Amino acid sequence: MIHKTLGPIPVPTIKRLPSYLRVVKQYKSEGVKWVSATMIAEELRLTPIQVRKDISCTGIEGRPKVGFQIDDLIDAIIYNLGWDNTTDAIIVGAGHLGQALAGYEGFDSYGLRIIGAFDHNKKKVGGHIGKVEIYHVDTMESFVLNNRIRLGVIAVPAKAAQDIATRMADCGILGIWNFAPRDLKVPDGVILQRTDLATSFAVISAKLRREISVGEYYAPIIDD
Ligand SMILES: NC(=O)c1ccc[n+]([C@@H]2O[C@H](COP(=O)([O-])OP(=O)(O)OC[C@H]3O[C@@H](n4cnc5c(N)ncnc54)[C@H](O)[C@@H]3O)[C@@H](O)[C@H]2O)c1
Repeated sequence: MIHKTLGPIPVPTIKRLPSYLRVVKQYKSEGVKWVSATMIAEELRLTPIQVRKDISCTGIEGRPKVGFQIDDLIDAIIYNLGWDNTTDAIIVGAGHLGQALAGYEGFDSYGLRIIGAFDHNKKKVGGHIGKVEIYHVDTMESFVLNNRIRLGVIAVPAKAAQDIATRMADCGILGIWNFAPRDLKVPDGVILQRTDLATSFAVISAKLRREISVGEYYAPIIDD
């Protein structure tokens, strides 16, 4: 199937697509062949208009009354998320977080495969996180070049993160997923994504406060 994406896809749409995929795969496992925007919207408590708009960004066309052919919709979402092409990645920092990420085999189903971990702690070098070997960080550049790695994950302490990001960019890494709590500078053309669990916690904490407080006023929270 040839996918035609109609234009730029907004980031909020990209963030919703994995939930659509989960719901649609669930329908498929129940033997459903056609799925409508309304069916997805009901599961996720979104509006059908929103879902239809998001799905239209993937380039797939639905049929009036019946919706989308389920396999085509699954393919279109996976294609647009780039999950149809396994991306080999490295991770730098084989500490608590690095080990959790490198050891998580579930990334495979998103097309992400961490094939090497790097650390400067000689006691860790030569060890393994599951199937992933830990190498000395001095060998990162040659590993990246030899294995044509395009994605690097940063899980070192904040003070070491900029140096690692610069080194990653210098040896050809094009996407950096940064977990360190530091705003990093990277050259134009390198995609930088920071993930911070504290941000997610802030949302649940603020919602919880509103849920449990009686008699105090808090401005409402609006989901985007
Ligand atoms: N984004 C999030 O939600 C989130 C959650 C937890 C931790 N973190 C961040 O992730 C990072 C790692 O946290 P952790 O708990 O795993 O720490 P940790 O101390 O357990 O692990 C850090 C690892 O990095 C290695 N390291 C340090 N400097 C290095 C360098 N220059 N080159 C190569 N390796 C180096 C250390 O030897 C260690 O193995 C920290 O920046 C932390 O703030 C982020």
